[in-house]
Amino acid sequence: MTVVIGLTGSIATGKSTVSNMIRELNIPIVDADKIARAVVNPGENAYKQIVEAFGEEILQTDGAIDRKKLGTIVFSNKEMREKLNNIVHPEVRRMMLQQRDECIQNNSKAVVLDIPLLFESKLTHFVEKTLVVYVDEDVQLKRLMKRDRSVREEALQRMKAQIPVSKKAEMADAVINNNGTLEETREQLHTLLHKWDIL
Ligand SMILES: CC(C)(COP(=O)(O)OP(=O)(O)OC[C@H]1O[C@@H](n2cnc3c(N)ncnc32)[C@H](O)[C@@H]1O)[C@@H](O)C(=O)NCCC(=O)NCCS
Ligand SMILES: Nc1ncnc2c1ncn2[C@@H]1O[C@H](COP(=O)(O)OP(=O)(O)OP(=O)(O)O)[C@@H](O)[C@H]1O
Repeated sequence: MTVVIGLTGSIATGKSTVSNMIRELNIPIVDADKIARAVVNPGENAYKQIVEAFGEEILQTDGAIDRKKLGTIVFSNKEMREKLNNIVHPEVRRMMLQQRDECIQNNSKAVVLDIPLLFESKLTHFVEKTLVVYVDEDVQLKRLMKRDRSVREEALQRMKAQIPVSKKAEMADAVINNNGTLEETREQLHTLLHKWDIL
């Protein structure tokens, strides 16, 4: 039996950091952000719909979607964000389920679905256990601004597009506190995977 785990958090709390640690343990990962990038490549169905909905202004000179430009539009406007979500999410969900089921058919001990919007999009029925990567909000803001080289206002706007990570931690089956060092985070992860009988 494959244990299906939903890994989430909020922007810049450390999901990718933890999912890389999980990958190092040879546990397969289904990465929603990666799928969301692939389905908007030029020529794909979602690409065409995005150009129709947002105009050619959001394209780079090479024809690919200018993610920075599109991000600025959708993170400052809820309606625009919903419009983009409605185009991209159905295909992302379909591909995630397909990849999850392949892992189940291959009798993997576990599979981890890394889904930033697991709670916002009400996808918890895709998984058996939920794991939230938590940091305090001031740490989240600092790491987000540093990683994206963004200003405070822009970073706060992105954080507000999601349920606060403290609320997600309350809803989760397990929480990893990522305020500390990477080693401390890795230790918590290993302890949890042992407890869940995956390691
Ligand atoms: C708006 C876009 C173009 C910005 O691209 P960019 O390369 O700057 O960011 P990236 O895709 O790496 O996302 C970074 C983080 O932003 C957050 N985020 C992304 N999209 C959303 C959204 N629609 N609502 C809330 N948060 C979001 C997530 O925490 C994600 O991990 C892109 O995020 C996008 O296409 N979003 C819609 C699809 C989506 O919901 N993806 C996230 C989960 S599948
Ligand atoms: N324990 C830690 N100590 C210091 N820096 C960290 C730690 N964990 C993560 N970071 C840094 O914080 C930033 C955010 O982490 P990461 O990219 O893993 O978050 P994320 O939740 O995947 O973000 P997103 O929602 O945008 O995909 C990165 O620059 C990462 O290197």
